[in-house]
Amino acid sequence: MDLSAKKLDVTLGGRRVLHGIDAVFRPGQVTAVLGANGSGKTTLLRTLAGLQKSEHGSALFGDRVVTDLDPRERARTIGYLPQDGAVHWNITAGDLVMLGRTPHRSPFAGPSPADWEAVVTAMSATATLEFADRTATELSGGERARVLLARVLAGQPQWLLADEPLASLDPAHQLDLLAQFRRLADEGIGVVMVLHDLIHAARAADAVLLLHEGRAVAFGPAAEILAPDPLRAAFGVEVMAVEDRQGIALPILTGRSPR
Ligand SMILES: Nc1ncnc2c1ncn2[C@@H]1O[C@H](COP(=O)(O)OP(=O)(O)OP(=O)(O)O)[C@@H](O)[C@H]1O
Repeated sequence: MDLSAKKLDVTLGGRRVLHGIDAVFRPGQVTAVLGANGSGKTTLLRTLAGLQKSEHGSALFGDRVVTDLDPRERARTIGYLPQDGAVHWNITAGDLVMLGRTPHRSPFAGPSPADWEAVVTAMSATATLEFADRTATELSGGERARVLLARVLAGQPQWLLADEPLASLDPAHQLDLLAQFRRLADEGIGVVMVLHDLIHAARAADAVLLLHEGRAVAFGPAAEILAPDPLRAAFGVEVMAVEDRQGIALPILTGRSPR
């Protein structure tokens, strides 16, 4: 089912930070949300995940308002990977990933074989099985980020909303994560990720939503949106397209646009 924003206005601390966002995200696609710092990307993701109320308009899963979903159902449906990657509990990585199964488990039952299988699958996919017995707070930032992704994947959500998931990863793990997102999309999951890297977005996203000062300024196929005019409007930068070996036009930054 689609996840969508319908005329979404969000106000934080008395200031409107999202203005009338209309966008329909499709399952089976990877969508990248790009925009300058403070343009509203995190706020949009949190609102789509049902973690932030809108002032007007709604985030919808199919035709149901996301914040009206029962919390357990919402947690099974929409996985949210926040930006900061903090862990505040003194627990092992394996136990942390098992927490991702909470919306599937009855409160007093131990983990079922299906829970263990989901945890092992998620930790294998993120190359974190080797950390399973280590305390999560003692992992490096990038290792912890992968464990936190495994926690979300263990919940087997229909939607994965990931806020700057590449931020603390080395180049090889960035590629692994983007390949993992592609596999999830091929399995029918909808992926919406906030990115800052234009080249990763060009290679990894089917669709791109560009935000500028809380407004959606362009939304469509990645090849159309990651082009000079939309990028100038969103970021005030100039790009030059260079084709890679697969024939994908990569937007290479050449400088700031004239003011
Ligand atoms: N709790 C809050 N109270 C008031 N204003 C807030 C609050 N949280 C965020 N904002 C403001 O809302 C705007 C959008 O913030 P948001 O975090 O969604 O931007 P972003 O596009 O994700 O930025 P970045 O690329 O820097 O992560 C910013 O101007 C920010 O200062």
